[in-house]
Amino acid sequence: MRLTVVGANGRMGRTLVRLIAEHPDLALHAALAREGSPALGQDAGMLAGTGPLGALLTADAETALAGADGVIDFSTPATSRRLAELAAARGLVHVIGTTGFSAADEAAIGKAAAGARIVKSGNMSLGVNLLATLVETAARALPPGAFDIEIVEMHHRHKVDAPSGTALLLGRAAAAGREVELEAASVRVRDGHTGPRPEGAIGFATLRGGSVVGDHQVMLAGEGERIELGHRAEDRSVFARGALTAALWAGGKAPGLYSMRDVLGL
Ligand SMILES: NC(=O)C1=CN([C@@H]2O[C@H](COP(=O)(O)OP(=O)(O)OC[C@H]3O[C@@H](n4cnc5c(N)ncnc54)[C@H](OP(=O)(O)O)[C@@H]3O)[C@@H](O)[C@H]2O)C=CC1
Ligand SMILES: O=C(O)C1=N[C@H](C(=O)O)C[C@H](O)C1
Repeated sequence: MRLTVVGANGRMGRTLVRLIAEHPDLALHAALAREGSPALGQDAGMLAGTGPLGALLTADAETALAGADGVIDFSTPATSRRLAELAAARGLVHVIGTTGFSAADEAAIGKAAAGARIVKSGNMSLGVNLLATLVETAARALPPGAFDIEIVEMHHRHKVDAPSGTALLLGRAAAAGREVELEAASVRVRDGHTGPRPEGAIGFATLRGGSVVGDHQVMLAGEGERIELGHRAEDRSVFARGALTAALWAGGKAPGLYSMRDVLGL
């Protein structure tokens, strides 16, 4: 399968280029970077530390997609939204790991899934997607009046969106377990005299600092006891491996919008 990597000079992009180069069933087709990026023209393999792979970073999306089977995209919301439209026009696989989408972006990507085979998830790791099923089960079993759900995440100092895509994915799993809409139940910020905690709220807290790859903890806090379910990513390759598994899986699917839980059968 020939894959174009979007944001090939980014933290995830470089990890993906390295893992594609090592994969027996995958080839790096092209490497896309931002217009004006100082990395344009450089070999993606050299940036990823594999040695030259013959894919020079380009900002020309049309050329980078021509002849590709799929696109692996950990970039920015605006970039992923545009790429989804281009992938739809070509019937490509589009694996979207980008986070921080607006409701309008989500709607545009949903529309693009009429033509593209899109796998989109705030977290591509096996561990987090299994955690989501555990959170859903726990939230279903524990009454909202007796157990409060709080989600805490910590990431590196460069992360630009909050709460993280994973925190929102876990919040959605908790909301599904309780059969409520996350948007109606979530408390994303607390500051000043907030008053007591609303019953049934799903709370979020965000920490940023240093080089933390991605820590998530879901607390179910009751009277006199607390259940804590969590995940720590120690290396970005857990996300990259999941994304490549998703690309291969989606190659055999009809156009549509799929999640990592679909890919993993969870
Ligand atoms: N779902 C998951 O499992 C995971 C999701 N993520 C998400 O992936 C995204 C990227 O994360 P990360 O790699 O750490 O971030 P980086 O900032 O390191 O990488 C993003 C890359 O995208 C590039 N880019 C920006 N605009 C364009 C464009 N128009 N065309 C092509 N490339 C572009 C950036 O270039 P430049 O630097 O020149 O601006 C940069 O190289 C984030 O949204 C993050 O939350 C991250 C890890 C796991
Ligand atoms: O920006 C990151 O680094 C990460 N982003 C994703 C998120 O927003 O949850 C996944 C992972 O935690 C790393």
